[in-house]
Amino acid sequence: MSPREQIQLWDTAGQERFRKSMVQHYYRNVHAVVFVYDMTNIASFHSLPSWIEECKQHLLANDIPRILVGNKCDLRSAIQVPTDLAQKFADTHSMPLFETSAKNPNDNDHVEAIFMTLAHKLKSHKPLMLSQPPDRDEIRIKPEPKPAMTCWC
Ligand SMILES: Nc1nc2c(ncn2[C@@H]2O[C@H](COP(=O)(O)OP(=O)(O)OP(=O)(O)O)[C@@H](O)[C@H]2O)c(=O)[nH]1
Repeated sequence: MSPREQIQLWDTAGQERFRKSMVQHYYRNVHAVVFVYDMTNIASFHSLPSWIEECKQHLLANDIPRILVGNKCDLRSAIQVPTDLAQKFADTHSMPLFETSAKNPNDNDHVEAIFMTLAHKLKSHKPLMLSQPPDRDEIRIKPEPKPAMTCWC
């Protein structure tokens, strides 16, 4: 039986006053990124390139799993970001696109399914451990004396 996997999620604050103090913490040892835009707010879609750029600036590897999520698809009459536009953007940046509603679980892709996809991507992804120097107070775990197989996921 495969061991349980644990995913830790960091929701980056949209507000600048929080971002200034928090931003360094967000990018430490990141193994995957979920870019979320508001389907009813074209400005949130247009800000995606700057988020992608920010990830680059913080030296996140280009090949770590990244997915694009359009939220609030339940607000059909207020949609400003058409699916084909978002899909083109996702294709350009080699990301899968999901459209969902955090509010209405019956709408489109379920949030759980999105994170399951991400978990599968992470499992099949090559190791990214120690992309940054370890913290001084980090606990080091001694390896098993005779490992049968190394698993990084
Ligand atoms: N209709 C609808 N409303 C949503 C959905 N997701 C979030 N909301 C609403 O949108 C508002 C903002 O939600 P937040 O979760 O605070 O958004 P946020 O992006 O985390 O905001 P920041 O704190 O600025 O990062 C709230 O009133 C939510 O109830 C959705 O899928 N559908």
